Amino acid sequence: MAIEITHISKSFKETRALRDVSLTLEGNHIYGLLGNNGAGKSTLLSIITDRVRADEGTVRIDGKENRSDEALARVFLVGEQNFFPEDMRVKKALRTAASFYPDFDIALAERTAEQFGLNLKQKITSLSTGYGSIFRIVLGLAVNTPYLFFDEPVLGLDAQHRELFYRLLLEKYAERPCAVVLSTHLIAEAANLIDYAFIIRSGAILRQGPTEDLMEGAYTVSGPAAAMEQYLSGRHVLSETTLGGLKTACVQGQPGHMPDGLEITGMNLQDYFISLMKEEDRK
Ligand SMILES: Nc1ncnc2c1ncn2[C@@H]1O[C@H](COP(=O)(O)OP(=O)(O)OP(=O)(O)O)[C@@H](O)[C@H]1O
Repeated sequence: MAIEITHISKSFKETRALRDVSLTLEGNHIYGLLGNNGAGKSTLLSIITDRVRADEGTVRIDGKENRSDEALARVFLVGEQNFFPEDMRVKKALRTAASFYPDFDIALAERTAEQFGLNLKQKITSLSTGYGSIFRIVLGLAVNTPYLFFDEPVLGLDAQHRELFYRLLLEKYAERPCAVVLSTHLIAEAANLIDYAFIIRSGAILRQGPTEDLMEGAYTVSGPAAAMEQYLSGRHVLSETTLGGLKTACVQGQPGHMPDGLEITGMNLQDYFISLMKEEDRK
């Protein structure tokens, strides 16, 4: 059971949004799809869920081409678009979704709506930007498809609602594990949830792997600038900053012998991502 994405390319006129992307989503993970603005995240998710057609390549969902109804019933994308008639009320929309997705949990959806303070009687058109996002999140958390995609789900949500979303997603995942793909800019916030990351840049997958493995090969080191210069010579430096006389660098590889006065600190997913992007910018 897997989604197999093979040699997907997509251009919009002159813009090459995706270049020969191949990847597999297999087993229950919370995947992170991480990339800067315009990297191709939304296009990739839209192609997987057949909202946008690729120029080249194939997507197979549990062995079936992603254009079949059977395959599409196994995926759900929480994106910016709303597919319900605009004058429909939230409660009716939840019931409509339940009629399309056999495992949709109406009771959970209503409970989640209440936790977010989403009024079930309100018309979808009259929801604020934030509550529009919350409405789509409520659908996503209750739909129970084997593959669940969130495209920048917390856009427009305040800090409290973002935290609630992350908690509810983890609870949902613990109760009914599935393959979740979380596309986000807010890497620091989502880092604790993500166990496998795809890093996408300019339409191509730059790195992928279990987040622990990605981070294992990199570390942050800081210390007096002169000692750092010496230590870093010949090492694979991803990024460095100097503040006053103190230099901090993200380094790929093994730390080796650490001279006196230099200190290793842990690498986190956001630092790793930013370092990689800086390294690519320099190329
Ligand atoms: N419908 C479209 N028409 C023209 N260009 C498009 C269209 N959709 C996407 N693009 C372009 O394709 C590239 C990839 O866009 P995409 O929205 O997939 O990136 P993204 O990683 O989701 O970005 P962001 O994080 O800013 O939402 C961008 O250069 C974008 O301008």
